[in-house]
Amino acid sequence: MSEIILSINAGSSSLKVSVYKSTSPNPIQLAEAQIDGLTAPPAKLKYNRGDVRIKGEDVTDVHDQGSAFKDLLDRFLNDDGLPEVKDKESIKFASHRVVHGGDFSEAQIINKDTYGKLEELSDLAPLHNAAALSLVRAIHDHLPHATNIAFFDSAFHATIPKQITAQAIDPKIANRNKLRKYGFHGLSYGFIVSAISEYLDKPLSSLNIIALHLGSGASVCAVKNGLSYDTSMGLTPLAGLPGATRSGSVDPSLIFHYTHHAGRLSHNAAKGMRLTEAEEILNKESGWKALTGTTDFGQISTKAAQGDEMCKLAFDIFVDRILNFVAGYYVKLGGKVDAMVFAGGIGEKGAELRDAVIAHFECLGFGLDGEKNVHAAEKEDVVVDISDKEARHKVLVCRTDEQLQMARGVVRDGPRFGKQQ
Ligand SMILES: Nc1ncnc2c1ncn2[C@@H]1O[C@H](COP(=O)(O)OP(=O)(O)O)[C@@H](O)[C@H]1O
Ligand SMILES: CC(=O)OP(=O)(O)O
Ligand SMILES: [Mg+2]
Repeated sequence: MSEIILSINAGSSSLKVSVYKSTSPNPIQLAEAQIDGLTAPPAKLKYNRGDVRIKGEDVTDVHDQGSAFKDLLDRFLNDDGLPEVKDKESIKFASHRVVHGGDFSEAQIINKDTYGKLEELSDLAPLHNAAALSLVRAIHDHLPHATNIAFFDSAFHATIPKQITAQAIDPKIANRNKLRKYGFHGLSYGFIVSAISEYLDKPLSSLNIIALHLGSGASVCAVKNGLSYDTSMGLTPLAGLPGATRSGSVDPSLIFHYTHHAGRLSHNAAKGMRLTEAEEILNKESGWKALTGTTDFGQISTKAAQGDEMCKLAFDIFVDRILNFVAGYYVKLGGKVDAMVFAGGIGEKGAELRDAVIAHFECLGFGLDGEKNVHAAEKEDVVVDISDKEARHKVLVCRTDEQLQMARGVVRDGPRFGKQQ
């Protein structure tokens, strides 16, 4: 029996919510809505349902994930062209992207017990988990009939070998406090590996790719035989590449020279969260925002090309850090790389960034078709090939879809979540 799924993705700068009918094996999308720019107001709405397409409309009274969710839910309920969601009772499942899932390696129904465990992990994903849990509470209040299911970004990386997840610190403390690499953007990487395997007509079990999810938060993942082998984020989503408001990896000593109050608890932390000044500075007051004053990487790329000094520096830092990971992963995969894949807001739309990155990898047999690169974002296809046809390795752009990945999970594991057949 087909039921309605609301798939909710609380990113660090956006809220994306899609509505699906739970048809098997592939859920059918009925509508998708997105409010982005939560860190660069005014927030902007995107709404697609059938022929109705709203793009880039300013939304007022939206300042965080909670108010953005209320706005989008009201739009679905009041949309006459969406009779499947005529009242709150019609929504049977709410799937939530929860960035940090700790040791959970598969999706979980959210009950009191799991909610408590996820709350404990909030400190380890300060820009994400608390927001996702606030949406779980909102569903509980507004849609009490719906089953809440948590899908974890970290779960995809459960296959990373020990020598890569382990840290060179006292193992007793590492074990007790669960200090290791977890990795994130896993829903996106899960979507990407299925899409690329289908596109290249190559079984997942032999697929090797280097995937870059570049959004407000950015990471790289080495996929070996279809499974995560390494990724650039770590214990928290702060490690690895810089992002909209994040520094990415820095020398851990740097923070003690930046402020004398690194260990003090921050006053700005969300209710119930323990966040130090150090974490506040490196997660929320750094990255593109600190360097250029904006979190919009599209704007940064344009201004960099026009010669703006700080935008050029931000752009060049991003390219430099990306090179470190991609080059390392190329070696870890023994050079057997089916494709380098760009995804996420910047990966999908940032032609200038792709061009600058790939220019450095010509020495390894990657190359771009300039025209295809510039026009990639105009295509509706899930995967677009932008490689130079003479190049040894492929470069692909993948329109990733974390919401669809969750809806597929609800359909696939339906009986476990109480879904009627
Ligand atoms: N034309 C563009 N070129 C480069 N980056 C862009 C462009 N348009 C949007 N972006 C960037 O995409 C990022 C948002 O990516 P997204 O993956 O949707 O974010 P989130 O992490 O919130 O899920 C923002 O930093 C935005 O600046
Ligand atoms: C994990 C993470 O950083 O996610 P996002 O890019 O959506 O903020
Ligand atoms: Mg995202």
